[in-house]
Amino acid sequence: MITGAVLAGGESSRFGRDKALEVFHGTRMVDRCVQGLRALCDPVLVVANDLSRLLDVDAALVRDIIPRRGPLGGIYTALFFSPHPWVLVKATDMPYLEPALAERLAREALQDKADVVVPRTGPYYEPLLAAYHVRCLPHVARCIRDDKRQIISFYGKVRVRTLEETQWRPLDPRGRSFWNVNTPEDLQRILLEEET
Ligand SMILES: Nc1nc2c(ncn2[C@@H]2O[C@H](COP(=O)(O)OP(=O)(O)OP(=O)(O)O)[C@@H](O)[C@H]2O)c(=O)[nH]1
Repeated sequence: MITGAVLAGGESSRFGRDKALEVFHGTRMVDRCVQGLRALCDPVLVVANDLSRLLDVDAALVRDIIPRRGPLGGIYTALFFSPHPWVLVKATDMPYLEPALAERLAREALQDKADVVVPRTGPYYEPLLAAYHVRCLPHVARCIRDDKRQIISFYGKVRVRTLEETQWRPLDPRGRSFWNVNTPEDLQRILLEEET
């Protein structure tokens, strides 16, 4: 059993309007994420500060314990409220989730040989689609207290298992699960990429 958590509490300042509510291929980004995680996770939490705009989302809505601390604050809240030790985290601004990749992350996590299971693209971690164990909670809390914003700030303190590119590419050849939307142009680019 693994909890799913959609991080949807960002400011969307570069996008100009709430990314979570942006409709992509007929479905709001937040709903796409919930649907993707639901296949594997129960419960699915949607974590944000202002929940009033998300009332009709078909998931458990959870308010940031410490607001406006970026995605790390959302991960903290998800771990805090998760009924299971492992949480599969996904940012709401990532419109795709390849089921085989999500399954692999969950399977590796439930082997419980690490505290974080995170894909890596070349040298870069993909911390916004990764599994976190509740053991990470005190380390995440310390980063928040020290005003460290980068999710990977606490990775040095816990056991991190990486899913290297050679391992995830066969499951998601184009790496679509990691495409993310920061600006309206990103969304246009993704739509164009889909056609190629
Ligand atoms: N729960 C929660 N999620 C957050 C928070 N800040 C960012 N996120 C989510 O984390 C993911 C990555 O966010 P960013 O793109 O870095 O930031 P953003 O605030 O959404 O966008 P910008 O304002 O343009 O930087 C998105 O899915 C956000 O919704 C927060 O304070 N709480």
